[in-house]
Amino acid sequence: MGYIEVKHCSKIYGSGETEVRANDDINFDIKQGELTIIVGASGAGKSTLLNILGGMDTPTKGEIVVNGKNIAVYNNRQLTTYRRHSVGFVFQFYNLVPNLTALENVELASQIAPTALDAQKTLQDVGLGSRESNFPAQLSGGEQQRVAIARAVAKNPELLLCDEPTGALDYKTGKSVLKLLEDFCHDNNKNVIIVTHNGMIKPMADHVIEIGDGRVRADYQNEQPTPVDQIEW
Ligand SMILES: Nc1ncnc2c1ncn2[C@@H]1O[C@H](COP(=O)(O)OP(=O)(O)OP(=O)(O)O)[C@@H](O)[C@H]1O
Repeated sequence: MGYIEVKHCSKIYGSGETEVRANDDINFDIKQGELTIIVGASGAGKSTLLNILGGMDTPTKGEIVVNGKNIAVYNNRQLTTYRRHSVGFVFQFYNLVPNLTALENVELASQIAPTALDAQKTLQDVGLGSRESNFPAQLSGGEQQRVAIARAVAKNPELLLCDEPTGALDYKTGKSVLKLLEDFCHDNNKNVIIVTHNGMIKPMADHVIEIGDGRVRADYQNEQPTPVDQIEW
């Protein structure tokens, strides 16, 4: 049994002539502890799928079984609890609270999760211990993304969902951010899902799911993933 089992997941927007099948009968399983990369072109349906996995949206049809529970039938209150306790999010544009310091941003997340890690220590682990009193505007893009990762990781979630986490970063900074995500996954046996249009990073994944036009086009394991610091693109 997978940690995540997506069964016949469809998300349909609109109806009749304006109908858009953002996800169209998607099926896959993800095992505990996998670093999964979901890759596809713009408009393929990646963000829709990630939002459904994170309990921020619900599918029109299908089952989303996470750790044995079908979150597709959850009501709003159950989805809120699921998001708070089980999921960490990392977005392309960091989404930090601008008038809170780096440490306060991390504490914000750790305060709502029952098994949270120490916020200060988590910030140190992403290399930003000395910047805890800085506000987001005083940090570079890469540093802000590190704070966002610390914020997500400090919740100690079972599932870390990352939507184009390096989309706004330069090559070198993006690579170091991917290294943090890789380490979080493999050092803690956690589930990390990275959504990206950058197919060049597929070798770092344990599991690759390629999406096109709302459907799964390929689904395979890398028997020997390449550490991201050894990949050039
Ligand atoms: N709220 C919505 N209403 C109508 N159509 C939507 C809505 N959200 C997404 N779509 C459509 O669903 C399809 C998939 O969108 P989605 O954002 O999931 O793709 P994506 O692969 O994440 O793309 P990108 O890489 O550009 O973010 C697109 O055609 C999009 O226009």
